[in-house]
Amino acid sequence: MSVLGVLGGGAWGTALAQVLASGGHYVRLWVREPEVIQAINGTHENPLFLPGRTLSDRIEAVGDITWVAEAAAVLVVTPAQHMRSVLADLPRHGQPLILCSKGIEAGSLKFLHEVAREAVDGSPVAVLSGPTFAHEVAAGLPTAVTLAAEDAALAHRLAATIAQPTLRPYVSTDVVGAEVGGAVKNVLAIACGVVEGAGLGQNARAAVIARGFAEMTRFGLARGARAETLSGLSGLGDLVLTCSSTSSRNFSLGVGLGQGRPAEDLLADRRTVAEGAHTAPVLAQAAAAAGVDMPVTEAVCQLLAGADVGRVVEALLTRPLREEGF
Ligand SMILES: NC(=O)C1=CN([C@@H]2O[C@H](COP(=O)(O)OP(=O)(O)OC[C@H]3O[C@@H](n4cnc5c(N)ncnc54)[C@H](O)[C@@H]3O)[C@@H](O)[C@H]2O)C=CC1
Ligand SMILES: O=C(CO)COP(=O)(O)O
Repeated sequence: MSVLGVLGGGAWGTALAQVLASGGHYVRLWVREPEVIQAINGTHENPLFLPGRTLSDRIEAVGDITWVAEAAAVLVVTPAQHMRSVLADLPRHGQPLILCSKGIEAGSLKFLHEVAREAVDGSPVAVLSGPTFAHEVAAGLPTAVTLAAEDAALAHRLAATIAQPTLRPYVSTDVVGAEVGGAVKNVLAIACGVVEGAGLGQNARAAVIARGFAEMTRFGLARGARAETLSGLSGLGDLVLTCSSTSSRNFSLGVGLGQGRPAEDLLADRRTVAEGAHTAPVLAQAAAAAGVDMPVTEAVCQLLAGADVGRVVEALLTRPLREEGF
């Protein structure tokens, strides 16, 4: 068993630490919040981000990022917009990085594997993504993910390292595809939440999932992703999960928007991250730059900016008719 590093003690970093530690690995978990470090090391719990779960004593929370640098591999689980600044402090040992966050960097419009390569020169980079509610993974419920690295041998090696009886990685070399799915589905989950919050019905939700998948595919193909990745765990799989459950922070945010509550109220004071709110405007810019039409994403941007739900839905439904397909 190895010593593995995890950067980020939110729900997902803690859940990954837990499933890896339950398989026998020793995990050094870098955590920003001193009270969370104290709780994990003192009482084996993370009441702020993953309440109700007793954690393995093979997890050690640390506040000094240099302590995770010499791990056999480092899982990076920060919010997408903070990944670059956190990685800037990670000493370079050539250790493989497994990116587990979902988003696109604002400003640069870069995918997170591009951000990580720039921030940690010389470290091989992989992406782990898929339908993975943190509380279910931490509870040891069966979960399958995509693990993508351009170097197939590295992807297989990392998959063998992280695989557990309840965590089954499927290997891929399509890093862009794995990233596109995770980033785009968060925005579409907000849209599905809006449908729920505004009481638009289950037909409408299915339409948003299907047409949302079409726009995920259009964008992904334009950026070099492979179709089979987009229709796999990290794309369609995660889209279906996140678009159908209030366990999703993005879906829940959408429910509030659909009920007519302003985005700033819904986002104020929350300690947890709804990545889709950050990704939506960035994705819209990236889509425009790639010449890709993403009407559901545009609608989410308008709703986050305070547009009236009824008007946005009407505008979506009355666009010129078109053929079905991507
Ligand atoms: N929660 C889940 O079920 C899953 C989450 N993810 C992704 O994992 C990433 C992390 O999400 P969660 O662990 O759920 O976070 P969370 O919402 O549970 O916690 C917030 C996290 O943000 C960190 N944070 C806040 N301000 C920061 C700053 N200035 N610099 C660095 N870190 C800061 C906190 O320390 C904490 O780790 C996101 O990209 C999310 O989309 C992916 C799969 C599942
Ligand atoms: O990415 C996730 C599940 O795969 C978690 O979704 P939320 O961030 O919307 O809670």
